[in-house]
Amino acid sequence: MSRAAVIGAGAWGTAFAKMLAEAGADVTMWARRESVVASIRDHHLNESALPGLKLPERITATGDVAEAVAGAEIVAIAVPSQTLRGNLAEWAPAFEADSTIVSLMKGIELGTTKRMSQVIVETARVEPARVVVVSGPNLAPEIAAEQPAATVVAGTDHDRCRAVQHAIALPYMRPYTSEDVVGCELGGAVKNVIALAYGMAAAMKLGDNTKASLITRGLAETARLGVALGADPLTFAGLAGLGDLVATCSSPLSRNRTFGEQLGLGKTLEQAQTAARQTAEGVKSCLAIRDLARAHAVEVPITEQVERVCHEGVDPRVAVKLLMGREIKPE
Ligand SMILES: NC(=O)c1ccc[n+]([C@@H]2O[C@H](COP(=O)([O-])OP(=O)(O)OC[C@H]3O[C@@H](n4cnc5c(N)ncnc54)[C@H](O)[C@@H]3O)[C@@H](O)[C@H]2O)c1
Ligand SMILES: O=P(O)(O)OC[C@H](O)CO
Repeated sequence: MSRAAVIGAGAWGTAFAKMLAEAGADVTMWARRESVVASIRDHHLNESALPGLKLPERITATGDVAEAVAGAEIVAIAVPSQTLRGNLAEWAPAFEADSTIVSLMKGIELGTTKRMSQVIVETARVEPARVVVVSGPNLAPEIAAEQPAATVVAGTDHDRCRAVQHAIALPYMRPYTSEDVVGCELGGAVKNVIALAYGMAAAMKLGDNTKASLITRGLAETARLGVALGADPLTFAGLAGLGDLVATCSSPLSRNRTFGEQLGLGKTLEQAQTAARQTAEGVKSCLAIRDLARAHAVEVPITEQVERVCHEGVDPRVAVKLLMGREIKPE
């Protein structure tokens, strides 16, 4: 693979571009802000996303999507989940005919309850086989610092998965392939919601039993919903399930966990949003995941309570009481 494009120059887009470049590709990033374009192109820095990180010389940047994707065999997309549809309608016509489109996003679309790969297929009008999902315990600052990690490359076209796997295989990144697109996307989206709950619990000084119970029952509701949507239950025991859930809940680097902490400290949604400078996908996705679960008659009690805290102003302490007061039943 010689040319790749990364659309979105936030923390993950930038760390992913670095991986592609270090694995051998010439990478062009698309950034919204001209100052970010100039900084990446002229100084190989993206201070607003990953301060102090020197990017490889093989990465350049542009504010023109058509220029970014020209000749790119891989087009990786890392914009906020809720803006993807609007963005793609404008961008997709410029994509090379047989390019592989890599979704790096971990969210579910509000209103439609679609997964990101579904939004890509619909909006870019591409065959599902052209879309590959990368998801796993991948906190961008740690990947940028080259701390060893692993991830999952999921798609229905094995050759495309293998190509993406090779395009990011590095001494510090071990990518595994999977055919379970639904499971990987569900794992990535729901863990953000559970991390919000975990952050609230941490801020309320609840102990390790509480946190372990949240992770375990959070994984149970993720798997229940995933299986109802056709996912392989084993995916949730893997990197894109338990792996990402543990990383996101336990890391102070997680924007979702940090956002949850703000809510647990008694901040309102607006106050927490003002404090958060980057995308915390779970805040919006909790609404879509709740709706998706209701449509499939699947119980997602933690997600329901996170949605109430975020969007109905329920006190997190009341949410804990409601969760604990539910009817007792078999595990
Ligand atoms: N940060 C991580 O550690 C990480 C790791 C894995 C996956 N992800 C996922 O990757 C996706 C992107 O996350 P990120 O960390 O790069 O977020 P970020 O907030 O750091 O960056 C988002 C980027 O999208 C751009 N953007 C914002 N609004 C836009 C709009 N309306 N149109 C086009 N571009 C817009 C921003 O300018 C920014 O460059 C999310 O779905 C996230 O869950 C993040
Ligand atoms: O910072 P977060 O909460 O968006 O999580 C980042 C990654 O998804 C962790 O794998």
